Amino acid sequence: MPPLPLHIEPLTREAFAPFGEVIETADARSFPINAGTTTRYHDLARVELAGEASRTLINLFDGQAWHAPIEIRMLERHPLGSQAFYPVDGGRMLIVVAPPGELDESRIRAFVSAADQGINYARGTWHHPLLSLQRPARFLVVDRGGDGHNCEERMLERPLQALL
Ligand SMILES: NC(=O)N[C@@H](O)C(=O)O
Ligand code: NI
Repeated sequence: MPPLPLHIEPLTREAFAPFGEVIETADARSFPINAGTTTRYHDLARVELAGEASRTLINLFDGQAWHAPIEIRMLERHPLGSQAFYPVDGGRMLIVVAPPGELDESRIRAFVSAADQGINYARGTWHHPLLSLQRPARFLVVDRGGDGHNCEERMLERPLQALL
């Protein structure tokens, strides 16, 4: 069965709100610190931690390059915590998500981030693992460590193809 088309939407805070936050400086709350030598972009996304012995992990991910056509055959979710990705060298991501709860494949949506945008998946948001577009790129990743199983994968009934 051929994959269904998956349209790409512009990544905005409003559009991404059902899935988490967009991490960007545009229109962010900011203020000068360190005697005015630094600007702090404050409280950009919510880190969620649940379960036994949970703690925040700070990681770096080196994503391999993905090129069109990109088929989406599975999604995953982290029931015990959020997961944030921010490009450290201007990499862009294909972001494929569905709202938390029982997976409804009709509610899968896709976005492409800009070189100065990251995202934070809210706890339980369905998403595809990192997809670094067109080139290898490094991402700062903040997510949850601790006891318990924090990654549930689900194969899609109908694969999708991102219309890049
Ligand atoms: N497995 C892992 O650490 N990464 C995934 O959760 C991902 O979303 O890329
Ligand atoms: Ni993940």
